[in-house]
Amino acid sequence: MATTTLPRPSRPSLNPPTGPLPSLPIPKSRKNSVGSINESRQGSGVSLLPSITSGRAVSSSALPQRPSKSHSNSTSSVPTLNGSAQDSPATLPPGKTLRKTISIGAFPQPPKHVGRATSHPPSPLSTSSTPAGATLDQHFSAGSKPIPSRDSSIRKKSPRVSGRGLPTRSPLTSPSFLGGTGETKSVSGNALLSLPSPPQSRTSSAQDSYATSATTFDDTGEEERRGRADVKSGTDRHSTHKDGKGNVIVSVRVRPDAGTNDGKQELEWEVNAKRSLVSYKGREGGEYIYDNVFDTQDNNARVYDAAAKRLVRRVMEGYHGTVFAYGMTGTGKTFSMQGTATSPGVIPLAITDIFSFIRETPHREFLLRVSYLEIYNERIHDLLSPGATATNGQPTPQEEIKLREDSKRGVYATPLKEEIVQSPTQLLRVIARGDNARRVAGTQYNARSSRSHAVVQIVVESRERIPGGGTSLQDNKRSGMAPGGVRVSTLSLIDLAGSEKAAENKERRTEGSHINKSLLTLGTVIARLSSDKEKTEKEKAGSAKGDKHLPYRDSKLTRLLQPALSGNSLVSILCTIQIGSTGSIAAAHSHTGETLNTLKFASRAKNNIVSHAKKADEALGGAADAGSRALLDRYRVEIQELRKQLEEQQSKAKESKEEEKDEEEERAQKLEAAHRHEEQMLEMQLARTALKERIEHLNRLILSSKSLGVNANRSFSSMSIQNRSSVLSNGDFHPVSARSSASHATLEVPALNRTSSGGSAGSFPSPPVGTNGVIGETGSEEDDSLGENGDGTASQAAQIRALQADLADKNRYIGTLEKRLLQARRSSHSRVSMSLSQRMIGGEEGGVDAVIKEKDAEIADLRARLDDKERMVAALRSAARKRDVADLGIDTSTSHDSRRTSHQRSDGSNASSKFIGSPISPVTLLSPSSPKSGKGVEEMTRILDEMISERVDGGHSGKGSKRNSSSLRMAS
Ligand SMILES: Nc1ncnc2c1ncn2[C@@H]1O[C@H](COP(=O)(O)OP(=O)(O)OP(=O)(O)O)[C@@H](O)[C@H]1O
Repeated sequence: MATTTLPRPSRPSLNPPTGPLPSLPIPKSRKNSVGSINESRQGSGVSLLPSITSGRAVSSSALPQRPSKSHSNSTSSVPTLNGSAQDSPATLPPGKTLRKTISIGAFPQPPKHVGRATSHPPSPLSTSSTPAGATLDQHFSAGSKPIPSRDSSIRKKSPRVSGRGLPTRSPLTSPSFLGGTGETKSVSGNALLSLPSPPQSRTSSAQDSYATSATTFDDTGEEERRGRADVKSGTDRHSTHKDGKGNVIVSVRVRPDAGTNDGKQELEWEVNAKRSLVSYKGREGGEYIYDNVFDTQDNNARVYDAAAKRLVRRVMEGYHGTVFAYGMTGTGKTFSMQGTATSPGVIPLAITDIFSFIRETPHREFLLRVSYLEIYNERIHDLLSPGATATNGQPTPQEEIKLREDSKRGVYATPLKEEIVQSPTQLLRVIARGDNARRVAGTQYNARSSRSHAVVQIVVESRERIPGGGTSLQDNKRSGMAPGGVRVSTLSLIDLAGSEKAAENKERRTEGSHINKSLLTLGTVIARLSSDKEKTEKEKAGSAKGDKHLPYRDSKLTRLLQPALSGNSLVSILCTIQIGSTGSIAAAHSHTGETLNTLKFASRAKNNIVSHAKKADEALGGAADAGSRALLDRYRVEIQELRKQLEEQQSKAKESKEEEKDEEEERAQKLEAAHRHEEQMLEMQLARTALKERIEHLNRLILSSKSLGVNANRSFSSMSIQNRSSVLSNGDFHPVSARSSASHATLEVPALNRTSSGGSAGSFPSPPVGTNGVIGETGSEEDDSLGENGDGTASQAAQIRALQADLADKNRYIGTLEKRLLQARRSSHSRVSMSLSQRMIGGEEGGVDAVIKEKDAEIADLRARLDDKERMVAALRSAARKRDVADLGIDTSTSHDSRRTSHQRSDGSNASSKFIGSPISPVTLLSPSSPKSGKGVEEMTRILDEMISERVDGGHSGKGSKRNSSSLRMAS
């Protein structure tokens, strides 16, 4: 039915192609799946040495290494990836192959035979091999618009004018790149972007990116640059541009041919790049007008600028975009997508523009992820995962990658490796790695034929940058701005495998079968899109799903392209053709048929694909969503969490440090307190000892003073006579100054004869003391002690001597005390200085003086006490003296009795021990004889006792002090 509307082919399309096959292009150096390209190379006689000056130099990485010479303004260097394969092919690692540079004019002639395998799936481009035996045109006829025949008026039949043939999208229904609204703005020329590309965007590229003026968007200078001023057909041209630069761009690129031998073929075709027109004058011919037509003179940069640049920039703004190259094998799809070192293709130029855009958009931040897959024999392979890299020419097995679909992501492959990239070089390297892993083989049409569909997918995440660069929640609060959501868009760059005739090689045949089948499905889907469109409109009322009949699932390729084809994406299709007829007429015929089919495919795509692509929403709160794909958001949340953790750790560390410091201080304080306590204890001990000694001494003094004088009965104290050796032959006793057996060993009792010997107090030798503590026998003392009276009664002179001796004794005792005090002070000083130095270290300045003063006060106090005692002793002494003077006329008989009593006592075996055990109270001894003088002594003794007890009770509460106190009381 609709076939009648189709342009009639010049020859029956059912006939197998008999003309020459397309010229065999130069061998590619990519990895061969099976078929060795060496044969092809040998056959083609291609030089292995690359030539920079001529047409093609595609390394295995297919990435440029130097600026294209064809770019008039190319200035910056092109990054070298994976080494300079061209410059040093000999240094290539084993297993790597090299894409050679060869003059296009030197392309080898294609083989004379054509495909013969009848079982081979039909080439979707072939008009003679549809599965049902019908032509593709017939197959598509139901849905496709008729392509105007050459005989009909193009202007009339062109869908742009008449709505049939090659229709142009209605400006009102087709969203455009302008704003994603579906409207094509009436902007003259090519200035269709509402957001114009910044001038020289390419030259401002980041380091290692391409910088070619050829890709710099310049709407006004476009025509001049091309040198093709559109004069006569300018209206058509402009109308084409206005209508064509929508969300779907279809371009046709004509590959230069090596030879133009067939004059007839040349005449049959007309390629008018200026008018974006391809015209075939033969049978089934017609004029085909597209958004862009690139002739053999146009280079890759020109192709990119016109066909992909706007789309790439729109992707950066938040739209999904898909660029794919479609065409017969060997017509230049890979050449257009990857390019060469001297002429980078769509992929490297897009990468350059992506990074230029990022740099030119400071108010947003971006994150880029890239994946690279191939569909080979209807299986998906990850070209970036390590397993994809062939080791011995064969790829290692991978986990099966499946296609899934969800409402947010659309159709996606999983598990698929995604790499985050930060620079153009990094991104180019990743893609070069994928290129190396892609399956390539030599065929009869292309020495390096891609045996798979390759899909590079670049996911662009972007988000409004927060002023001030802060990323924390606090920063956001401070700036008063909520952090923007993350926008995720995807750029898919697809190099399809070329449709081909059946090959002789079985493996090539299998590959070709899968390739053709998937391309056929693609053609079917696109052909049905128009009917779907109409149907959708019809079914709108019934809300039936319009696209359910579309066979997207018939191949992995269409399934993967589903979001783009169903309108969610901006689309740019680059169809490559070769119209030259190098070789036989059969080959030319074959070319023509394939070329016409490609042109028809392009027309249908242009006509049928409706894109209602919208800018992706900025997903807010995606970070909290576990399924969120926006890494940018996830990273932001992670950064916030890490910062929080860091802050917590820092504050914890600070707290523990402070605690440690506090503990240290506490420990130091405790230590100091312990030192102080110890010091105080020592001081108290010393003071106690001193007091104790003092008490003992005073006790002795008291006793001694009694012993020196006579008792109330004018008798000598038993103390004086305890030593039997001092008993005189006549039974009398010498008055002897003695001391208590309890007295301290350091207290020495001065000898009574010291005055006579003229020794000074303090330097007197100690009297001989027996082991029992009693005074030893001394002959001279005995003599002296007999006294002047010779009756055992002490004369006054003797008493004075005794008192003097006692005084000397006391002086010595004082000296001893002073020595002790000095020692105590020294040791105390050393402790104090230790404590002081610690305090000084501890920063307690000003404490030293206080401590010294304190200690001085203590010493002064002790001295004062000593003075008190001395005064008391002196008072006691004078009182004793007075008493003695008063007692001069005492009755001797009493003395005798008393003496006897004393004698009896001392004579007794226990006398001495009794005395020692219970000393006679001085009060008892003194009081009866002279009430007056006794009263004075008594008074003194009492005062003394009180003072001592006061000191003892007030100063000390220890056991020792109690003991001293009790002994004192006993003495009292
Ligand atoms: N525009 C062009 N200018 C110069 N050489 C070109 C051009 N287009 C293609 N070629 C050359 O033609 C040969 C085949 O090109 P290419 O490999 O890109 O074809 P293809 O369409 O990818 O083929 P296949 O589908 O088999 O992979 C290559 O040597 C390439 O250099």
